[in-house]
Amino acid sequence: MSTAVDASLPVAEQEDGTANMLGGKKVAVVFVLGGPGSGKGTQCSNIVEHFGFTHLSAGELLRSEIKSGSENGTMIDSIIKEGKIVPSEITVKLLQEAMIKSENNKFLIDGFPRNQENRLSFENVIKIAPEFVLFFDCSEEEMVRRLLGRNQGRADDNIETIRKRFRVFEESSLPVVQYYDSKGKVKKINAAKPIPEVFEDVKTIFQPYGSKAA
Ligand SMILES: Nc1ncnc2c1ncn2[C@@H]1O[C@H](COP(=O)(O)OP(=O)(O)OP(=O)(O)O)[C@@H](O)[C@H]1O
Ligand SMILES: Nc1ccn([C@@H]2O[C@H](COP(=O)(O)O)[C@@H](O)[C@H]2O)c(=O)n1
Ligand SMILES: [Mg+2]
Repeated sequence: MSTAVDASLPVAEQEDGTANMLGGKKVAVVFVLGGPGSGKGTQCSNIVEHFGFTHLSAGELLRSEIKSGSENGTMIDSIIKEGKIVPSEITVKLLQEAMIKSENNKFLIDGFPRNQENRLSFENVIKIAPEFVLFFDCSEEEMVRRLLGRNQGRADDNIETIRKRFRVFEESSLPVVQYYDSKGKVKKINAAKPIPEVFEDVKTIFQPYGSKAA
């Protein structure tokens, strides 16, 4: 694993002024939030391609955990089917393992923190403050249309679970966005536009984080 510190990387500090370090390397973390179907995963793929970040989707890590037959798999599966949020200790451990295993020092953490418990658990265990929170703003009507057309065989892409996910997003995830907004850390994107137009706005935000080679 590379332990080199990339001196050119603009990296946030924690509130006590401590640098964001993980396993001896200086790291930059961007949290990517937005309602179900707002386009987080789609835009993260574009950011990876253009800016060399590693994309860690909390939802994907949980789905892999189910497929791997882990002891928590059955419990995670039923929580996802209910559109609810998996206990933070599980999700944070999966994120921590993935970050440590990676040789990269720039991470997009997609779909996390989903609630205040997620946020506090990440702060206490991983101890890294995000550079900023990228927030994809989109109407429910458009998000429903996208989710029902996604066709990736996801167990939660049915109208009943989609409605539950929207309620959880409003009740538990938006307060996290508001928390980071009060700290001046939210960069809000109009996600209702076509994919290339959304990415034009995303690109402007990521320019300081260098190109793919960084
Ligand atoms: N700007 C856009 N315009 C139209 N369709 C889009 C746009 N962005 C993404 N999509 C499509 O909408 C669907 C959902 O996108 P995506 O999986 O990126 O959303 P997400 O925010 O990651 O959702 P989830 O929270 O459920 O994982 C996909 O089929 C994707 O191709
Ligand atoms: N921090 C998280 C992220 C996700 N989940 C669960 O996974 C589902 C799918 O997440 P996507 O980001 O891929 O849409 C989500 O509805 C939750 O059930 C979680 O618990 N915690
Ligand atoms: Mg996604």
